[in-house]
Amino acid sequence: MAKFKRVLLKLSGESLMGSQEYGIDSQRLNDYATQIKEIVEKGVQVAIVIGGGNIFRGLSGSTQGFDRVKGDQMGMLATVINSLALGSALKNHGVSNRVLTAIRMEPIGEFYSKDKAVESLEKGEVVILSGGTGNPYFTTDTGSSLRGIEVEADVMLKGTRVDGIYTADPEKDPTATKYEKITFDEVYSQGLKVMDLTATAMCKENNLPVIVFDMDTIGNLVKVIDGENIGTYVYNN
Ligand SMILES: Nc1ncnc2c1ncn2[C@@H]1O[C@H](COP(=O)(O)OP(=O)(O)O)[C@@H](O)[C@H]1O
Ligand SMILES: O=c1ccn([C@@H]2O[C@H](COP(=O)(O)OP(=O)(O)O)[C@@H](O)[C@H]2O)c(=O)[nH]1
Repeated sequence: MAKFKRVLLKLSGESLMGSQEYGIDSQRLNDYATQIKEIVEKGVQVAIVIGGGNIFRGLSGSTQGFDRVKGDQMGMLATVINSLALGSALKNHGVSNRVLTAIRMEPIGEFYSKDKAVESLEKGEVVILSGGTGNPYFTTDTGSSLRGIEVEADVMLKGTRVDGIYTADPEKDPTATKYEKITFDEVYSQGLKVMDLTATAMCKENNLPVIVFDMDTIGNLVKVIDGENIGTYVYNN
């Protein structure tokens, strides 16, 4: 029995590279589609936001001489590319879905509105919300918190390549230990970097709990949906 009725699933663009240096790994894409199909079949309403770091990041673009705003716009377009790839993989797996864009670009996708997103969710369609927030200086984590709050998701599931929030970045500090749960205030006061501060503040202020979990291990998404404690639960105290 699914623990949640409606979820906002954030997928990392970087994870989509799989073992490649750049771009989209078709095996990883199919693994994502299979896992998403499994939770849709359990009756969960699924909204997805996917990052763009496998293709372009605005901030690193600015170190290569791009204007920050242009770089961020390139990053947002990268999230649209990933969204189209995921939508098409889901379709191949028989999962009906709709890609909405935060920036007008019909016919690539329809312009986002809460009403359109909720209408799709209520029909049992997966809705992929692309283009981040549509604004520079934001991230897809913030895009996910914003959309999660707007569509009134029960939880934001941050699927990433680490299996939760640690006392320090586990990719840099092997002695770091994992939290089973932690409050938004603790994430902030301890300066934990797993999600950016804007996204953390939005989730806290609007009471949207977050579960950070390892999405690259097949089977984890359904475990999270079934309420297994495999990641880190972030909540308001
Ligand atoms: N305290 C922490 N606990 C867990 N992960 C952390 C922490 N600090 C930094 N990280 C890093 O955060 C990253 C996860 O964020 P994610 O948003 O998936 O990456 P990106 O969006 O940049 O692709 C991991 O790669 C991990 O190394
Ligand atoms: O609302 C948004 C969301 C994303 N971006 C840009 O898109 C890039 C890719 O998104 P992100 O890095 O968040 O993706 P991820 O790290 O999850 O792969 C970011 O670096 C930003 O340049 C943006 O400008 N506004």
